[in-house]
Amino acid sequence: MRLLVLHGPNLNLLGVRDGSSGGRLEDLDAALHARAEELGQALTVVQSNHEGDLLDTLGAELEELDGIIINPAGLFGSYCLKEGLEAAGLPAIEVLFKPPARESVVGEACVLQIHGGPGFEPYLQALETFGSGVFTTEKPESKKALGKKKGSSSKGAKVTPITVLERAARKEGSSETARSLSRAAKTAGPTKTLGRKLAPVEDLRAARQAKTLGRGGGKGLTPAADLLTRALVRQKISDRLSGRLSASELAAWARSQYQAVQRGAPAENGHRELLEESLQSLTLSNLPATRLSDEQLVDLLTRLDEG
Ligand SMILES: O=C1C[C@@](O)(C(=O)O)C[C@@H](O)[C@@H]1O
Repeated sequence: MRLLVLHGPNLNLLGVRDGSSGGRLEDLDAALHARAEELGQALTVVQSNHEGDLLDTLGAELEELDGIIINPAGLFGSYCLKEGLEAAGLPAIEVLFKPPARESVVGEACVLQIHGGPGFEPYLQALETFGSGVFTTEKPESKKALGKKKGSSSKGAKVTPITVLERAARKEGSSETARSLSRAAKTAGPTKTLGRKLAPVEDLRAARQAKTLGRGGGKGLTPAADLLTRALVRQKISDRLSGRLSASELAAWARSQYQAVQRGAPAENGHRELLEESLQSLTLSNLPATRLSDEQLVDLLTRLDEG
């Protein structure tokens, strides 16, 4: 898997300016390369203080990529970056050390947002999320390149390519990812969110995920079969109501999904909370005290449809 990491403006001052993020940019890049190596990912890392350079780099690297990790920094409100990411048609994860003061526009083009957490965790969680295989990319025959061709100069940009070999086990509860991954993380540390704000990650995504990763018309992208969505939960409930699943099978499925989400598995953007609650109810739905009647299952179906 080949990933592009884009560091936005002023991140060259990481650790110099505030000293609170666990190190400087070179330390972050070293940590990224090390984790990528463990995960078997090839990484290209670019920092630029120029919006156009970030876009040109994206366009130049596009042909080779399977995914993008971007910290837009002060450019989180950039519609240009948002459109560039959408045009890329690749899964992108937005990482920020701290949740932005306002909604991130760039995050709207991302399948996941990971905001906050100690040290470099947002970035490392993003690598691990890609490494989990949750995003499956099928390369189209040819992809429209944006901006300059690879190899052309990129003013103000620094490029560091590396290649790696192997995957590492995902570290549990380590960071604060955007919304999705997050509620559990609130007690244990960082928060993960799918979608926007996450602590990050989620909402827009819901709509996006179904199409998903659907940016750019879903070019060559296949949502992972195990991505937790409202549609998936609805399907399972329908299977239960029609007798294709037993009560205990539904409860067991819900339990495994709930545990996965608590460990940080991505969920449909903007609906993490509803999904977690639904899974909790379903997990308990075959116990005498908390059994869900068919009518209550239908109510849940409706909530998931409306939510
Ligand atoms: O440089 C940074 C760090 C930052 O990008 C973050 O990751 O939290 C947020 C930006 O607003 C700020 O300019």
